[in-house]
Amino acid sequence: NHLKIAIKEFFLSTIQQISFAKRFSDKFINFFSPYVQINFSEYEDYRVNHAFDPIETYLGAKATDKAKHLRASQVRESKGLVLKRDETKVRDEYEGIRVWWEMETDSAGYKTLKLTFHRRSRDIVTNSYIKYVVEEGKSIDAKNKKMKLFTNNPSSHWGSSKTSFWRYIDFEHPATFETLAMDPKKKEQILNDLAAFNNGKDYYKKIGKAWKRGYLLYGPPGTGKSTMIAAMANLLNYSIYDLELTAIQNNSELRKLLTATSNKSIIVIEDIDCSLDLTGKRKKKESNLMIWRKDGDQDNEENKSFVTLSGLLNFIDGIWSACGQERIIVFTTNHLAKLDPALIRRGRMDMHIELSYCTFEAFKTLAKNYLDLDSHPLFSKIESLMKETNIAPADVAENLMKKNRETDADGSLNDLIESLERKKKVQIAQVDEHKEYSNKIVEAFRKLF
Ligand SMILES: Nc1ncnc2c1ncn2[C@@H]1O[C@H](COP(=O)(O)OP(=O)(O)OP(=O)(O)O)[C@@H](O)[C@H]1O
Ligand SMILES: [Mg+2]
Repeated sequence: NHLKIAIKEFFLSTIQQISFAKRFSDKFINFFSPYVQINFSEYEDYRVNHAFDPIETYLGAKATDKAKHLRASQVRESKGLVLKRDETKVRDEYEGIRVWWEMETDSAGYKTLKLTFHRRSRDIVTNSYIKYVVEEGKSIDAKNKKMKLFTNNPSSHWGSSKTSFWRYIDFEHPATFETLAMDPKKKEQILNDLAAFNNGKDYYKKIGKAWKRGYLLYGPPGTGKSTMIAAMANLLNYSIYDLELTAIQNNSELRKLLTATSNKSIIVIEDIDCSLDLTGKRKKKESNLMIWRKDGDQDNEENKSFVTLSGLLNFIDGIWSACGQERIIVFTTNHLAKLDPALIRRGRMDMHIELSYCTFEAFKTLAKNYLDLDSHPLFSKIESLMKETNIAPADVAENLMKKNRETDADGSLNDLIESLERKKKVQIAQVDEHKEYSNKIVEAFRKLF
């Protein structure tokens, strides 16, 4: 019996030496069997096992290689079902050793990959084979990476399968920094910042900080905040996690969601001022700031949303840094002033980016994108109108978009001029109204004193 335990411990300790497959369980198929099995689960305590995806990709590539042969030979009588079953079992050879992989899915939909090999291959498997598989899988992934756009499901839908936290669609958005209309200097700054982040692996390691960066995008509606996020994703080849805070009940759900995100991703919270009513009711007896769901009945106990500001801040401050790298966090808001200073303190949001009303410089980018124009006699008129009028790039774009094929550049530009003149009138009227109102107040005070 002592011998039995000693041998078991010996195997356990060697298996535990595999550092990059962070956590997995292992077991002997049978004590007297010469085979050893290692399991790689998709999730460990809601954390993504980062070895799992690359391994699955690697095996997928292997399986389809084989499937091609099968398909060729079985095309007549099979209905394809055989192939599917075979794809969950893969035999692999590496440096003269043989291993077997098998995929198991439990009743909750969680997948586990089981690697079986002979004891005498143990050193090769643990020292180099697994590493090789993970690296191969990663490079295959990088080659065919399709960007995804994830949205969180309401927590009441969680639990039935691994895809339950986030649902996704393929992300295909044409926005690029080239087509983004904004001040060229600012754009350059942002591009440099992103490039530094992207190449910052060693730097972040050196300074001992989690490899993450936070951007706060603010500005009026239609100025390109969402467009910029898409451009960032396209530039870096990152997926986007669009986090809807109102669908979350509490901090622990927030934690589960965030730890289930993958590397090389942008986590986005749009309209943060609306998601968290930071200026609204706060419960005094809690030390945390309590955030209340805006839409729900606020007096109804069931409808309370317990995502707290401190929960969010803890995440941003890197409490979960151990479980993820290469992440960008983006907040957007229309009202910078409405945000709690704690939320936007520097260090949390590394860069504050203002997206403003359309300037003439920005207009020129749009004219190039939409009309393929570098200059036009009407430009100077537009330039002077833009100096005195607030118009969002989205409104400019709408005017420049060809409504029908017959409309030419002149027509579009004239539409824009009309639109600018209308806005100018309204804005002047508003200013006048405001002035009149202030004058009235001043006058009232004069009468009083
Ligand atoms: N700076 C810009 N450059 C190019 N196109 C823009 C820009 N801003 C807006 N647009 C156009 O207007 C549309 C709406 O812009 P977008 O959704 O990015 O605005 P937003 O700032 O996110 O607005 P909101 O605050 O309402 O969410 C985009 O699809 C894009 O075509
Ligand atoms: Mg938006």
